[in-house]
Amino acid sequence: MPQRPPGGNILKFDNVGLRYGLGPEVLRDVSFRVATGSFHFLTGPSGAGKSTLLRLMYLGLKPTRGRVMVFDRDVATTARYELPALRRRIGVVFQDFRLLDHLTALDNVALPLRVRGLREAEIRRHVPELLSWVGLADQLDARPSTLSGGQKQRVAIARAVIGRPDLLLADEPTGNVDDQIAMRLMRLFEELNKLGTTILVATHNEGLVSRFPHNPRLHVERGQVVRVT
Ligand SMILES: Nc1ncnc2c1ncn2[C@@H]1O[C@H](COP(=O)(O)OP(=O)(O)OP(=O)(O)O)[C@@H](O)[C@H]1O
Repeated sequence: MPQRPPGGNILKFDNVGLRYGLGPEVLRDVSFRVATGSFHFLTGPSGAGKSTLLRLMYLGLKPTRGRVMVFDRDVATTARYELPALRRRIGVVFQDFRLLDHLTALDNVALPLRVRGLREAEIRRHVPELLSWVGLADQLDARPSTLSGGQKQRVAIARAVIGRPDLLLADEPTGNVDDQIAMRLMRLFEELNKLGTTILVATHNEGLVSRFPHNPRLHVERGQVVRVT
């Protein structure tokens, strides 16, 4: 999978505003850059606008005003038919997991690789290895409805990282797991980051953030973003 050359900015927000329907602006005058290859935390109180920001980043929303650039593409002028190819370069861990209930854990995680046409033998090698790493070796054939919240979260994370995306966006990825598993998941993100993936982890967990003091932080407060480094 081609990686972006280092040195550029994988995300650029310029004076971005966002309102849902006719509601108030939930993001206002948001401007920042995320360097390709970096590992950022996205912090801020509940309702501040973190998930909305992530939605803009994974091309799930277009800004009401201002400009959002993802992979040097202006989100507002990117044609609808071009979106799937761009989205395939982004791994997303949703707060509500969004697993497919009729598929096993293994088949959920295999999905991005199957979409990409990887050989089944490769899939059978990589997917169980990753699921073991996140502590789910004995749940390969389990359906999501039989898994706990923390187990579902780990399946969702495995699905987001399996294809080594250029950009990983994780919304509260350690919200349902204990401290030990949270650190293991952070190590997984760090490994992925070393391989070239740019990472953004949205979290309320200040304890977790303080354990990684070198990672820059984007802090959202009442719809505005301040950079804390
Ligand atoms: N689909 C939507 N329609 C209308 N308003 C929305 C929608 N999604 C979010 N909002 C509003 O936008 C604001 C920001 O919400 P958002 O979910 O981005 O916050 P957050 O920082 O991610 O919160 P949390 O940490 O609780 O997940 C809130 O006032 C919320 O009510």
